[in-house]
Amino acid sequence: MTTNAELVIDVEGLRRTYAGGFEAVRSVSLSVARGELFALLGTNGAGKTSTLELLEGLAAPTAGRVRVLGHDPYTQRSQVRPRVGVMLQEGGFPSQLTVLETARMWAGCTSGARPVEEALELVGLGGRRAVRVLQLSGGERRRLDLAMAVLGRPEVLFLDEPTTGLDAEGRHATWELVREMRDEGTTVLLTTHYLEEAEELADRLAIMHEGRIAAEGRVDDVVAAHPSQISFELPPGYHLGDLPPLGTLGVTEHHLSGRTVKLSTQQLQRAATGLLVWADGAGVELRGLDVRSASLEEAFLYIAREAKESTGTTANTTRDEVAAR
Ligand SMILES: Nc1ncnc2c1ncn2[C@@H]1O[C@H](COP(=O)(O)OP(=O)(O)OP(=O)(O)O)[C@@H](O)[C@H]1O
Repeated sequence: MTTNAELVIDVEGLRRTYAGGFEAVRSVSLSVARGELFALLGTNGAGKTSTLELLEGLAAPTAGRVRVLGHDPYTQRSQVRPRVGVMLQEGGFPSQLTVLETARMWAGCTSGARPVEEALELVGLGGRRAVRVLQLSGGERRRLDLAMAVLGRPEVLFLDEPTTGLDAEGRHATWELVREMRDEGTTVLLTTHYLEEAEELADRLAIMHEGRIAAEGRVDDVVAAHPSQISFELPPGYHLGDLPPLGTLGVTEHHLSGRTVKLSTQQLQRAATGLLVWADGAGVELRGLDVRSASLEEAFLYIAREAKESTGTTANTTRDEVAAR
């Protein structure tokens, strides 16, 4: 990591309790260095937007400390806001204005704004200048939101689900723009449900669950910390106990759902080889065999399931107790 002097976003022990007592953010700490792109992932309702709004200075935290560019974004808003670009989950532009009128209005409130035509071109809306916001598609509105967020050439960019509703081309174009901004030195914090987006863009990421950060680090490190998966159908007439001892194959967890066996392991080659050698020797076919090395998606699902289990909610998978060895 970097020295404290380079931290553009610095958050410690952040809590947010809504009126009514629900605690949506439960002691979140994170930091983002200048020029870094940080992705905040999480299950629905994990607290990503609630956290982001505190960093954007839209609300005061119940407890904890937020610094953006060295200032408190809520109490020192006037010092932070002009240097920050924000794309909310839902933009709220007047529906009767055209795209160009909206951009001009926004430019009027933005210090150091780039030419509005340039901002519209950046997001592929150059040809839609004269169209009313009302008549834009959902994806085009998302692009307009992004154009307004980058209008002031911000030092810090907060993007809340920037590509939701975009087609594949729009998503790739957005990634390109975000990458360019990062390469020019902009610090970016984005939330997303698209794991591919985080893998493509993020220098580091955090996965939130129920208000807390359940995992954090570089993409490769988060993935490497989680097991690979093997699944297959138990051959007819065979039971879990007929397989080689799972512990000796390096299997750390196993589930049986109907006849489908799912194994987790940090030693994929050893486990897969052991199973195949056994199947060959027994003269059986492992139908539906699927061998999957760890991926961000697997890591995400694993973390969500672990976190659910640790908070006492039921896991989706049926745990098989038969072959615990
Ligand atoms: N104004 C509010 N009052 C009470 N509870 C709220 C309020 N806003 C959000 N919440 C609750 O806080 C929790 C976190 O919501 P938040 O929108 O931050 O999650 P999220 O991770 O962004 O979710 P999603 O991925 O679904 O957008 C949810 O349980 C939500 O219902």
